[in-house]
Amino acid sequence: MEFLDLPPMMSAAGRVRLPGSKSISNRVLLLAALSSGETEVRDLLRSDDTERMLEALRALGVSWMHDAETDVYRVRGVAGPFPVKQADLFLGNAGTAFRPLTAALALSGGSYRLSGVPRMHERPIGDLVDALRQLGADIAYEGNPGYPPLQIQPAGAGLKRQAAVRGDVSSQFLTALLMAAPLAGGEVVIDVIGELISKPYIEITLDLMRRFGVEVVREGWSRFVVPAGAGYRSPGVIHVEGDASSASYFLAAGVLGGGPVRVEGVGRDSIQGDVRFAEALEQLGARITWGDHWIEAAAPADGRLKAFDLDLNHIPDAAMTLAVMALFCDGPSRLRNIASWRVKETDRLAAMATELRKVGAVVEELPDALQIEPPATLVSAAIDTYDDHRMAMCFSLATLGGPGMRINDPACVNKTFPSYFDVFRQVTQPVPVIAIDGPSASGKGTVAARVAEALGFHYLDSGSLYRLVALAALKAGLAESDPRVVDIARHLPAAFEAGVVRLSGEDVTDAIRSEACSVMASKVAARSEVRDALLDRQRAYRRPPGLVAEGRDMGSVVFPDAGTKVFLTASVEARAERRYKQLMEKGLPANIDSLSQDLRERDERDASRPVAPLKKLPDATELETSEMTVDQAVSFVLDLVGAKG
Ligand SMILES: Nc1ncnc2c1ncn2[C@@H]1O[C@H](COP(=O)(O)OP(=O)(O)OP(=O)(O)O)[C@@H](O)[C@H]1O
Ligand SMILES: Nc1ccn([C@H]2C[C@H](O)[C@@H](COP(=O)(O)O)O2)c(=O)n1
Repeated sequence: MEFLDLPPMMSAAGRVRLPGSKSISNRVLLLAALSSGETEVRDLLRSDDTERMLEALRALGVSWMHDAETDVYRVRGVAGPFPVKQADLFLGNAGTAFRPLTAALALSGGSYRLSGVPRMHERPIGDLVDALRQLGADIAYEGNPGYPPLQIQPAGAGLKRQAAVRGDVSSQFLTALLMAAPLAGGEVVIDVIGELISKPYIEITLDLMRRFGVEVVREGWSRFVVPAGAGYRSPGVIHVEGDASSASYFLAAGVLGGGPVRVEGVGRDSIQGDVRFAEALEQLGARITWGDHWIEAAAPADGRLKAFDLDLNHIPDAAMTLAVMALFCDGPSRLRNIASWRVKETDRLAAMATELRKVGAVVEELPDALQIEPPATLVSAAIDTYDDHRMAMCFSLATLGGPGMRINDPACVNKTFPSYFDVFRQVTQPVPVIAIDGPSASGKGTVAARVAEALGFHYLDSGSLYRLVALAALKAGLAESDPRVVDIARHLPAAFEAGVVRLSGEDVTDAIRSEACSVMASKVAARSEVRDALLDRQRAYRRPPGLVAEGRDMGSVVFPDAGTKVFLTASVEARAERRYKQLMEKGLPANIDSLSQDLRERDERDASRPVAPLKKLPDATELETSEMTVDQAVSFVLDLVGAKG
């Protein structure tokens, strides 16, 4: 499976130009297709969901063209039902294409088949089909009753004028009926059974229908009347607003990462309900500023994010972002009235609960709510995304002030925001890493520790981890190739406290420096399974305010995104001399010739092994220290860090 490793993030600030709203894009495309006249659509979202809609419209006889230079779409409307009367449409997992097209095709007098990916065939559509049948539509289920795929045939004699639809499962059913209603050729009355959920999405539908010339008469939220003679007319040019649900990730990043982060494309004047996510953020203590077409978010003034208990029925998509923000709140939070999550791209209530638990939260999953207790410290995890773009985008936020996260199947963001992770990287600043690699006894440990002290950063001596594995293996009488060495690496009972290294509580600071241990360390380090077993442990050292890490593969494998990479080296003679002095100072016996010989052999082993060999990387700065003092080497690295800003 493909995955993306996101490093821990220090902060977030900047501006984001949002992609077009998915909800508005697919509604506008359908309305433009059913209109008389040509519509110029600006800022349309380009994503899997809109691709499915565009493909379907073309198959149904609607001509449209895209001007790559201006990124403008021109849709030539068919002024009524679709002209193509027979089609087999594959709509992927695009609910915003599937539901409205079902309704429009049911009233178009043709024979159509609509199908999607397996998950789409698990998403209920029975309430919409029931309502369309009341209008006289002929729709059959190809598989399980109540679920796609669907077979549509021309309606029998005369369409009826009244239908009732459930409003408490998905507001998309009502949206689909409303948008298709003008095709019925007379007044259509739609009654809503039960409490209508996600009302802001219906407001978007009514607003857009109005712009295309159809005024729906609304009686509260329970009856909608589409008048006789209603027909769509192109407004000429229409701009798609930025996606307010996508805005939620960046506003949250501004709050969690200090901010300010400004999103451009939605603001005070937005027709999308999800802009009210910013109001929810205010209740958590965030600082929010509104413009007509932008919103800006920053961390609470006192740095404390308040726990919350909110009814989020009106912002079901953006509410997922709040679920991840609950990890950073000052107590348990509750997200209520979100049962609709169960019938989205995945069962989002179950998926969210499972993944939040992976990062350490205590989560209670209720039929229509989540109770989330944040952990004292977030745990790094591999997040499964369930082919759900929002799962992937939400969990990127867990890296802000937390550890790094692995996002499995990151391409699922293509559904609505193909460039999401690039944009996320542009507004976030990772915890800085200074990677110092080099051969044995070159002085990298001494220099790295001094640089870390000067900057107030954490320090990782990765070699000591391999040395500890080696010592544990030697104590257990294992050969370097023994499979149990990998288990030792996985569960290494090591601790580092104030210059003392412990293995299962025993002080082994000097023992891991013995020649026997050094030789064994270089042998176990050549095994890829041992290296894999130690990888996460090394990455966990990356915590604010920063890390200086030294070893052989800090810049190449463990922290390839390190902002500063140094290849610290010295001649074999200089290194043998340094090691000789070190041993003498400790009162240990040493012979300069055998030290030189040993260093040459280890250099050869470390540099020639197939996995993570020691080498100077093209993006590393070489520091030749044979003729340098420690102070000079430390100053060089500090200057380099300073120069990189
Ligand atoms: N210019 C220099 N830069 C760094 N260390 C130096 C320098 N000159 C002398 N030394 C000394 O070299 C000795 C070896 O350094 P150190 O143990 O830090 O090396 P190392 O590369 O981390 O070794 P190993 O890979 O075995 O852990 C130390 O006693 C250090 O003080
Ligand atoms: N990132 C690392 C660090 C160390 N090793 C190997 C190389 C050495 O033979 C051994 C001990 O390291 P030292 O304490 O001398 O830095 O561990 C490695 O392969 N990768």
